[in-house]
Amino acid sequence: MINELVAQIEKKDAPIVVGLDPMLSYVPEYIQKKAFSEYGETLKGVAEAIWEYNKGIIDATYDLIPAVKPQIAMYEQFGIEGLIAFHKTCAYAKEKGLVIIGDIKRGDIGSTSTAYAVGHLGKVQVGSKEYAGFDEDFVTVNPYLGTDGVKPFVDVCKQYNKGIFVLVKTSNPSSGEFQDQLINGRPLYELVAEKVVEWGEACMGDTYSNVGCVVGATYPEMGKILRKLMPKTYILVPGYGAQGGKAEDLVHYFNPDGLGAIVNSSRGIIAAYKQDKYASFGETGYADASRQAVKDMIADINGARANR
Ligand SMILES: O=C(O)c1cc(=O)[nH]c(=O)n1[C@@H]1O[C@H](COP(=O)(O)O)[C@@H](O)[C@H]1O
Repeated sequence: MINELVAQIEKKDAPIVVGLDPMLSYVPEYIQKKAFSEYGETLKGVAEAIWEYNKGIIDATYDLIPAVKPQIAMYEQFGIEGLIAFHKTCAYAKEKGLVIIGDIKRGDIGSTSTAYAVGHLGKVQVGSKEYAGFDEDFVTVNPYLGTDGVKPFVDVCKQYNKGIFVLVKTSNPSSGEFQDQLINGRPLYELVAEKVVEWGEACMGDTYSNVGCVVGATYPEMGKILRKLMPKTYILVPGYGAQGGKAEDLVHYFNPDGLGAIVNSSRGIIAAYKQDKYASFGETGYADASRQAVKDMIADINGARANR
């Protein structure tokens, strides 16, 4: 699957991913009204509103971008109806040719990780038939439980040609509390990075591994070191935009081949129409505002990539 992601990034010349992290407060009034008039002010109504909103953003941006990253928590908060919207969003984006990075941040004891991996990346056997649950292309994985919590994901990736992004250094303010702890003089995130390389060797694509990692845009010095420690690992980079990460901070997340990193923006794209810069699009132009924000982000990131 990493080969497909790299091919899409190259074809569209866009090392970016749009995070589909819908909050009801981002959904324009007219979409909410329509959904509520049909389904009432219910969880089903919210899920319908979110789905319509996502569809508008996908329709307006799919030709420019290689991938989307729906964050499952934003859907789970609305219960089963939210999960249906998550599933519909993934299926629709896939129909539009996009790579789906399911941001699920899972990881557990081996048997439970297997169930997560099968449900999100693989297929379940029911009688003589096989069914895909959520059918994403990549998922994010939390490595806190160690190798036996990650290996089931790698096994399912090998079986179904899928991929994962393992958390190495996260973008949030408290990420150093555990991740920066020194063990025999080395920060924990470097030890995790070495494991990511080891797990990835079993699951290589042509140039990069199907086992990628996550390194936040908000820690550029660490990103520079981690890039060198994991030359064949694709880095998913959240934290650009709303969390303060800037394109110039990301220069060293790319390899000399201009590949190796894919930068996420969620709120900065999907709620672009709420920013002063894109306010002229108005509520009804929310999807066009997202399209313009995607174009601006691509130019910004490609500028940094050219400077590496
Ligand atoms: O795995 C992630 O995507 C992730 C890891 C991380 O370290 N930091 C981080 O922000 N994320 C996710 O990336 C997205 C960032 O959203 P924005 O800050 O709105 O662009 C959210 O879906 C987060 O859950």
